[in-house]
Amino acid sequence: MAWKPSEPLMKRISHYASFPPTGVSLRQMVQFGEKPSTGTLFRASQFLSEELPVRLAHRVEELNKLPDGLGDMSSIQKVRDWYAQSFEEITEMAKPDLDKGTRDRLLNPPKKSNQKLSNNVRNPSMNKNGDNGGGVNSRRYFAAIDDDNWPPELADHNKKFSRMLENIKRRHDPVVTTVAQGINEYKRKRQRMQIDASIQSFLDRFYMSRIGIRMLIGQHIALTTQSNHRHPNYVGIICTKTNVRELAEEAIENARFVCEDHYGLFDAPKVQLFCPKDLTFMYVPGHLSHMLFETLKNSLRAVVERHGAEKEEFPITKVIIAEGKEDITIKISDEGGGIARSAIPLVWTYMYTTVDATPELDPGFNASDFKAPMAGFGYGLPISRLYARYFGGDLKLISMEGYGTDVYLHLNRLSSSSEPLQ
Ligand SMILES: Nc1ncnc2c1ncn2[C@@H]1O[C@H](COP(=O)(O)OP(=O)(O)OP(=O)(O)O)[C@@H](O)[C@H]1O
Repeated sequence: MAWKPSEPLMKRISHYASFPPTGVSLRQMVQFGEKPSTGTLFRASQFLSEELPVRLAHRVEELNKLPDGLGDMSSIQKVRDWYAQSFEEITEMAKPDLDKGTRDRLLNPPKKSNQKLSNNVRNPSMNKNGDNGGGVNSRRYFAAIDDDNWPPELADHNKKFSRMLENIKRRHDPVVTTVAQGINEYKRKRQRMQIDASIQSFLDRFYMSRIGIRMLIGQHIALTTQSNHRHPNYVGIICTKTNVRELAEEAIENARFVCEDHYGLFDAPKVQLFCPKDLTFMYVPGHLSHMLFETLKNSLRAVVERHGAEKEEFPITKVIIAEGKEDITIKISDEGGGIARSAIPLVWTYMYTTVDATPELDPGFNASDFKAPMAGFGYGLPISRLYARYFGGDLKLISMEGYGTDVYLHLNRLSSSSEPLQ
């Protein structure tokens, strides 16, 4: 029998959903995790044991109030139950029994080791009225406590907490695919070709929130497991010296490989990379790889389909990377024939694709994410744009129908903007 939330649990969820989430910036995550002592990790777990339930509760509430019967789809209910179950696990985890001295040290760490975190700025992707959660609230996200010699209960609790988060993260792996199934189910039942604006904005909010939740969870697990053997340039999953050229080269290679495989080509269309030497900045390499791979795959597909798979030579796609004070911008220019102006708004909608046969998502489909071979779900662009916006960047697309497309990936290098939360 699948797990179902009880009445009292749903009441508790409603209560938590009345609190706003707290946005954290990339910079703060790095300051927090620079020297994760047992005390620091414990305080991080205290922060997360409040913050994650708040974020999960908002999603449960929203999944319960979806328009036009979307919430009745069985896949959507399944996802809602995962969120509620994870909420329950975190809020019901037993707290360690600590002596007064330890409690005092955790509450009032010595001044020198309890540095204040830098302030957040509003994330540019938030609308004017949106609460970016970066104000007074963010003080709850404390800085590190350097000193050591903590009682063993603390380290034990940290391990248990991190293991619980690993379980939760695994439970939520299939969320994107399962929600996509729910949308498919809905489109079939309601005989809709496209989703309307309210569902589109729900999906944007929902997936953006998922990126944030997974960022906090992934960061905490990595900090806990890395505390003994830390890679010099890494704080959790954040790389303080993300090498843009290396990631771009890797993404080009992967996209070309997938393209050769898909179209049975001996040699995929070439990609030329222009990137300043030794360009590094603070970012999550996994996010950047994802965005680069998705956009490059789109360009290669467009080039092959425009010029024909039987061609021996294709026009070269250019990747140009520029370093500004505020942004690092990556432009991907292809000669794949572009997109009609009327179709531009559609490329940002979920489930829009010009692939004829969208790969079937059968009910047992359990992949952790869309590791789509070439294309077909219509999630590549909208999800990549959320990743870009999550840390204050953006993804834009300008096309010349009949010639090609330029995709601009702006990455904010100031790293002080708060997560865009709603
Ligand atoms: N560089 C491009 N040139 C021409 N058309 C493009 C380009 N990039 C995207 N498109 C169009 O936008 C559509 C949506 O792209 P998107 O990346 O969101 O989904 P997809 O590639 O179809 O599927 P997937 O979810 O596997 O990425 C594509 O199907 C294609 O028609």
